[in-house]
Amino acid sequence: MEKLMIAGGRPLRGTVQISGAKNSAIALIPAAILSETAVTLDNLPALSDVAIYTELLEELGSTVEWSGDRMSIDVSGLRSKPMPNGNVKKLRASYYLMGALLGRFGEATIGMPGGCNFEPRPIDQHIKGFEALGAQVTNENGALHIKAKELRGAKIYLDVVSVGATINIMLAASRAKGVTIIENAAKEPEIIDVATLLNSMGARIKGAGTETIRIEGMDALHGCRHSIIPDRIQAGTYMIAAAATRGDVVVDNVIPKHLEAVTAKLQEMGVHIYEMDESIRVVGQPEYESVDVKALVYPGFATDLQSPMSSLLTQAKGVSILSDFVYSNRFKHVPELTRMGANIRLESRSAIIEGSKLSAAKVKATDLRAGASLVIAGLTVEEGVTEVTGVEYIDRGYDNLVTNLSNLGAEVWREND
Ligand SMILES: CC(=O)N[C@H]1[C@@H](OP(=O)(O)OP(=O)(O)OC[C@H]2O[C@@H](n3ccc(=O)[nH]c3=O)[C@H](O)[C@@H]2O)O[C@H](CO)[C@@H](O)[C@@H]1O
Ligand SMILES: C=C(OP(=O)(O)O)C(=O)O
Repeated sequence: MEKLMIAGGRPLRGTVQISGAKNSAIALIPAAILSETAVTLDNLPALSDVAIYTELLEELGSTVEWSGDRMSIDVSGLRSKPMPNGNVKKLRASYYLMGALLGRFGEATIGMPGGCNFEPRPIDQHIKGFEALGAQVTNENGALHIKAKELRGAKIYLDVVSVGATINIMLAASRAKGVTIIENAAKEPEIIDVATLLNSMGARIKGAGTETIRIEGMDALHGCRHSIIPDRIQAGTYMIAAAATRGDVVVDNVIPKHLEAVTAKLQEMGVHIYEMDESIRVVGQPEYESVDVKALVYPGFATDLQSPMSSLLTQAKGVSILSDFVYSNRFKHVPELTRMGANIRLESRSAIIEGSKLSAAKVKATDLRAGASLVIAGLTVEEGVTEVTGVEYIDRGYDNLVTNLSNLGAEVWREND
């Protein structure tokens, strides 16, 4: 196991290039299962989740070829094979194998997903969707067995707005007979990205990005080439890190519209932001105002940026209240930030953060964004070296983190723990 070492106190300066979005990539790769011919994906991020998904597709009999950040998936040898354990337990998005294999083969046996378990993350809405499409779902020793004689389109109202359930239902429904309508669908940009790929594969999906999605099922889908959207969560993390270190950073290769909630919140704190067509320049300031932040479903402030934002709010004057309305207990980073001198109290689904100077400490990342939050905190510390263990979580979502931060002038390196 490795740990990240951070000698902070240096303002980040320069340009950082943002890679493709993790949460798109790990839905688009399994979406290829629905195709009869090869699918090529461009702009893939070099993340451990992507590497694990590559292995999962190979275990199912596909051949994957890489060229730089391009992946070609030959699905001719693909079959539906039970996957109760192993790689499926290593990431959250293995649940997309359920919808994709169900759509293509009418059957899937997949172990319950892993990923960042900062609190219980049920998948009842995915199951409700599969059942509405005509599948029978049974739990076999911790793995879900999902089987349908024939998938039929249906009207599905999601009880909670769920990114995963929306995409999983879209995947299965794109090969069902007839029309499926998802109501109360999630609107995240990654959902539009998946619908765009599926439509390029010959599906007929309308309304992705709104709360009502209409999917006309097709007998067969075909291969295509698709470029993945930029990772708005990585981009937001670098924006927050630039502000926290009072730096001056151009975050390049982004879709500024996807970052409006974080841009607005940083501006409210007093950070100077300049938006260009495909980049955002963040200029930090000596002092920040405290603000209240509510993590919500898109287009609200992303829950995945809530923990990184906590670290920035320790740098503001006065008391900020940061509440998470998606995951009420996503605060595993807070005890670690407290170890670094942060003044944070937890109340219900909120962190009450009073501005304070942080100091170097040995801290532990227990999930991906908690890790990002600790890295940002470490970057603000003026003396000493902060040690962050649990780097394997950070590697799930940030490619080339050490190189990117070093290019921006940070003193960051990896060591064996
Ligand atoms: C691989 C991926 O894309 N991960 C993202 C995805 O996770 P994921 O898709 O798993 O998250 P969801 O959007 O499904 O979860 C949103 C809320 O709905 C609840 N819920 C969800 C499904 C369900 O069947 N029942 C249920 O109660 C969850 O507990 C949570 O409170 O969206 C989250 C919310 O933006 C992000 O934090 C994750 O980075
Ligand atoms: C929670 C996250 O990922 P996952 O859903 O893949 O665990 C995340 O990206 O912050």
